[in-house]
Parts: sequence; structure tokens; C-alpha cells
Amino acid sequence: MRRARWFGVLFAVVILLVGGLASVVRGQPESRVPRFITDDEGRALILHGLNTASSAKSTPDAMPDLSEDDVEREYRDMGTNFVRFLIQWRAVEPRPGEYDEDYLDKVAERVSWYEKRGYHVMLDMHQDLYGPGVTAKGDVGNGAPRWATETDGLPVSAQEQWELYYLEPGVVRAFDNFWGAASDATLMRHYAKAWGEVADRFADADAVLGYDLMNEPWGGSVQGAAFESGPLAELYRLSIDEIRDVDADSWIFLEPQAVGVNWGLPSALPAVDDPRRGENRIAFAPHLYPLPMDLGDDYATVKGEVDAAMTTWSDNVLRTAQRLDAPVVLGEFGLDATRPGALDYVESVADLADATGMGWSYWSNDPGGWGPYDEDGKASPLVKTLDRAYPRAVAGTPTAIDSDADSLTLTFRGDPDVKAPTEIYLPRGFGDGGELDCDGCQSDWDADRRVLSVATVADDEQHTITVTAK
Ligand SMILES: CN(C)c1ccc(C(=O)NC[C@H]2N[C@H](CO)[C@@H](O)[C@@H]2O)cc1
Repeated sequence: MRRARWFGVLFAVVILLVGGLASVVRGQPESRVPRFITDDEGRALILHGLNTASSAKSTPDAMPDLSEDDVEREYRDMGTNFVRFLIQWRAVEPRPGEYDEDYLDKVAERVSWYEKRGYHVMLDMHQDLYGPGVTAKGDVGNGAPRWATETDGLPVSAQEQWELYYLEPGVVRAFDNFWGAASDATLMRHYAKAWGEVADRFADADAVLGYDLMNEPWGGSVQGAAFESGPLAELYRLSIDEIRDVDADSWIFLEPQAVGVNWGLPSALPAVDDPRRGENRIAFAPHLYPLPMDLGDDYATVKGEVDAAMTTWSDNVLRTAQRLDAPVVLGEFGLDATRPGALDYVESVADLADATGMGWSYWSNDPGGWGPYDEDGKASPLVKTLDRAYPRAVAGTPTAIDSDADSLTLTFRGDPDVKAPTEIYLPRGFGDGGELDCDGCQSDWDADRRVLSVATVADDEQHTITVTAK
């Protein structure tokens, strides 16, 4: 096995041993999220979507390779209602203190494509390996502008496995200078103010649900609880303050550190105050990439280990969600969908999300083996796997969701204050397209949007509705 692989395995074993012990001694969490994101009508949202798009990491204008027709096709093919839309600090603030309104106009145009189709948009300030400035060619990192990238001339040597770039001296130093630059946190304050500019622009955009403050944070030479409860929590506080100065109501999504937590280890992210009036609107947005598959094995081969890792991951995510009193959106999960067992894995993750009340956005919609369409735009079998029945918006609190190709069962506690109907998306193949039957409810079928609207209940009792196709 290549040196890098051995390193990965060794790194993982140590992490898992430490983390595993921690999770074992921590007792059982709740089985579902403590809260839900709600829409303007007070309905609990179940978010299903895609990450759009990795291509934005490297395009000169930081725009994804996306047309409005692509958004229309996504809805028609998969009935999604959510998008994790990648934006880049380098494009928001190309020079210190100067913000590119043309870039934000382009983002707004794409947001409008989703808004027309009833989507909820999460803006993700995306980075991987800090930013293009960690190398002269700009071919390794994405996210931060060059003026905010201080490697102090330390080397970033070419790596066969991209993850190993995170250990390169120049990358570690760029992060260290960001997290600890001078005592007044100069670069972190720039980053937070960039969020303030984005929020000022989208505060009144109905489709923008909220802001994912940093993709897959990396602490450089500070790791684990010291990082998450230290500089990472401080960046989140600074960014929340800048956002709340201009936007009182959008949701703010916090990610844990990626390494270890993506695999299922517990996060030490502390609860962070939301200064808005009323309930806090802070959500938790972890990623899921089970280590056995990260190390190259197929789900068909390591299903047992991966299923166990998913259980540990879910338990630890729900513990953190309880600590933060936060809704949960699984911001990223994905794999090469052409590999043996891959679609079963995607289905398992979507079932886990139903069972726990999490939303999700699949990584990613970029053409190729991981995505729903190939380079020629031809739909892959992943489209059918992602096109699944789900309650998009619930007039109450969902307590159980169970769906398959022929039926959907939703149990929820009614909320008499919510007047808008519960909306259930049903895929084209649902029950082979037969006549719909909604047991326990009065409903109206919108064949164009493929949405069943279910009349609200006037009480706060537990209700179960089952939709089938006769
Ligand atoms: C060592 N560190 C810090 C590390 C290792 C591995 C990942 C990762 O696989 N991430 C999963 C996917 N997420 C990004 C986009 O957010 C994709 O490029 C990765 O495939 C992240 C960080």
C-alpha cells in the first residue's frame, strides 16, 4: 500500500480509537433532531438537494457551470427543494475591504433560478486547502483570496492524495496565520465582514434560507476541541455578529472540523449565541464521508463497517445538535456512484436522514461519476436514487418519515397555528403512477410539480398519514 495510504490508515486508526472511546463513554443521544428549520408559514422543512457546484472552486468568476435549464432539469428529475450553493471569499472580497457587487449580482441571478422553482438556497462560503494562493499556480486550494494567504514561503509539495496537502507546511501556515494572525484577528475579521456584505445583499431574498459559514474548517496546527472551541467558535461569533447587523432572520449553519468528524468522531463545537430577537436560528451542518470508503473501499465490500460508522456518526451528530439545540442539514455526502454498492449507500444515507429528521445535500451535481449526470448530460442511475418521496414542508413537527417506491408514511404532531398545507413530493415512478390514495388526510395533487398538498389538522395531536398509489 502506498506510503500515503499507510499514513491515512494510521491517522485514522489513532483518531478512531480516541474518538471511539469518547463516544462510547457518552451515553445514548436522542434518536431525532431537536428542532426543525421552518418556513415563513411555520412549516417544518425537510430539505433534499445537491451541492452546486465544485466547478465554482476554479472558474475565474467563481460561478458554477450551471444554466437555468439545469435547475429546471434537476427539479423535473429529482424533485429537490434545496441547494447548497458554493460561493468564494476570493470573489466576494478580491482586494482587502473591497467587495465585488458584480459577483454578488451573478450569485443573485442564480438564486433567482432556484427561487422561481420554490427552492431554499444555502450559501456556502466554500474553501478547500485554504485558497489558490497556497501555490504559485493556484491549482491546489480554493476559497480565500491571495491577499489573505500568508504561507510565509513555506513549501507545498505535490501530493498524490489531495487530502495530504492539508499537512503541507505552507498550507498549515496559511491556516495558522488566518486563525491567529496578529492579536486582533485581522484576517478573521475580514472574513466575517465579507459575510456581512453577503448577508446585506441577500437578507431580503426569499429563497436564501441561510449561510454556511465555512466549508470543512481545518485548524492547521491547532486541532480537535482546542480548534473547535477556540478559533473556530471565535470566527463563527465574529461572522454571526456581522450577519446579524444586517440580517435578523436568515439561518446560520455551523460546520464542525472536517477531519475525523466527517468519519463519525464527535465534534466539540460549543453552542454559539445568536443575538437575534426570538428563537436562535443556528443550525448544525456536518458532512458524512465514512473512512473505509474514504480509503478507497466500495460500499459493497465494507458495508458492515460503513453502516457501523454511520450509526456512530449519527449518534455523535445528534449529540452535538442537542448541545447546540440546532436543526441539522447534512451538507455533504457522496461518492463515485458508479462503484459497486454505491446507490445502496446513497439510499442508506437518505433513509438515515428520514429516520433522524436531517435535511441533506448530495455532493455534488458536477458532471461525472459522482454526479447525477455524465459529461454528455446523460442521467445516471443516481437520479432515480435521489428522486424519492419526501414531505417537503410539514404543518407541525415530523416525528417519523418512512418511504419506499410505493408508499410514504408521515407521522407528525399537528400545529393549529400553521395554516399552510403539508406538502409531499412524489417521484414520477411512485407506485407505478397509479391513482393516489392518501389515508388519513384530505389532499390535492399538483401533477406539474408532483406535490401532494395535505390539509392541515386543527390540533396538536399526533397524526399519521400514508400515501400510496393504487
Ligand atoms: C485532512 N482534511 C482536513 C480533510 C480530509 C478529507 C476531507 C474530505 O474528504 N472532504 C470530503 C469532500 N468535501 C470536499 C468539498 O467540501 C470535497 O472536495 C471532498 O471530496 C476534507 C478535509
